[in-house]
Amino acid sequence: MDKNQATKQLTELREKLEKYGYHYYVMDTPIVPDQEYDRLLNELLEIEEMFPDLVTDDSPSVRVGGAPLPHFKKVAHQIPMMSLGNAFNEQDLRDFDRRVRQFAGDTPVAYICELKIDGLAVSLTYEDGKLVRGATRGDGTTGEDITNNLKTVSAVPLRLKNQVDLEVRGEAYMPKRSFEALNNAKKEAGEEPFANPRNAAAGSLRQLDPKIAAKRNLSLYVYSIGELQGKEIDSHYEGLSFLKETGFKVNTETTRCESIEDVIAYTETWVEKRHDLAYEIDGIVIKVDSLQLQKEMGFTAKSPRWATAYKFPAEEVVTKLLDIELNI
Ligand SMILES: CC(C)(CNC(=O)c1ccc(Oc2ccccc2)cc1)c1ccc2c(N)nc(N)nc2n1
Repeated sequence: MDKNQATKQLTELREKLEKYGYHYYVMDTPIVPDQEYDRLLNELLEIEEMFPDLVTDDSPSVRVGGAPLPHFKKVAHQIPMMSLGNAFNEQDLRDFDRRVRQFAGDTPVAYICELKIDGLAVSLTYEDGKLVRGATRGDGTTGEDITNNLKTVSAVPLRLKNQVDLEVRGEAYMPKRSFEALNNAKKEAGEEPFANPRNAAAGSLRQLDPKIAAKRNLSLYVYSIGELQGKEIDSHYEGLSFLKETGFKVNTETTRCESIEDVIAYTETWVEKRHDLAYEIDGIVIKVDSLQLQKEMGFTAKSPRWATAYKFPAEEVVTKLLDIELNI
């Protein structure tokens, strides 16, 4: 194979792998068997090995991870990654609703309810639709550059469908199945297992060697636009729809609620239903949908006044002990 044939073959392989990867990892609906994806990826890796100067930094081959870093660079978030105030019961939710309506006056109020994924908050920056930086939240103002690790997360698009400049926030997480498999492997190897999927995801993304993150089967849901050039968005829900159209994984359980009654009903549904999910959640995030009202409500020192996190009550310790003793 000469260089021209290699270039042509690589372009074809990249397009196929990007399309198959999107359906498998972002839409959770594979359109080819895993073996076919792996065969194409191996073909791409072989050609890139023969023609190293044809490798691009948005090639699917970055999914397997490159060389380890000596350390992580610190990065400043242009827009701070804020934290959320908490609500622990129905009364807290009603108090939140009352505060929102005091600000809203006659403006109708709608909320967006989102599952609060128990993972690691990250920021992704795209220039001209290409992923240029991935970072941890850190203290909200300064995080760590983990771009190479996040590029191994298959739900993270390396190139967007449209050439926008965009910074987006989301939660990187480890699915429950992957967590169990990883901990079994760790126990087999006599290593300390992770306490929970959140620690496993954080531990994986803070490895200097991206080949480790690449093996951890991490995923990611986006939940907020930080910076967006060249598009007007009026509501949070519209922002999430835009992110979905642009190629990001947006949680399908996200729901618009017209009243706090509906929000309370949604939280009650998920107290139990969360055990059926493929990933862990530690609550429900409730946000005012109107960006105008968000702007009017503004922020406290570290959290928006227009959002809150309803935290699930701690699970019965008895159940936990039974699990351990009877190894249910
Ligand atoms: C709401 C927000 C706090 C994100 N929003 C921001 O971080 C944010 C930051 C600056 C903003 O505006 C500013 C711009 C410039 C200066 C100061 C503020 C607006 C939103 C948040 C935090 C954690 C979340 C989580 N774990 N799960 C889900 N599902 N949603 C979440 N949403």
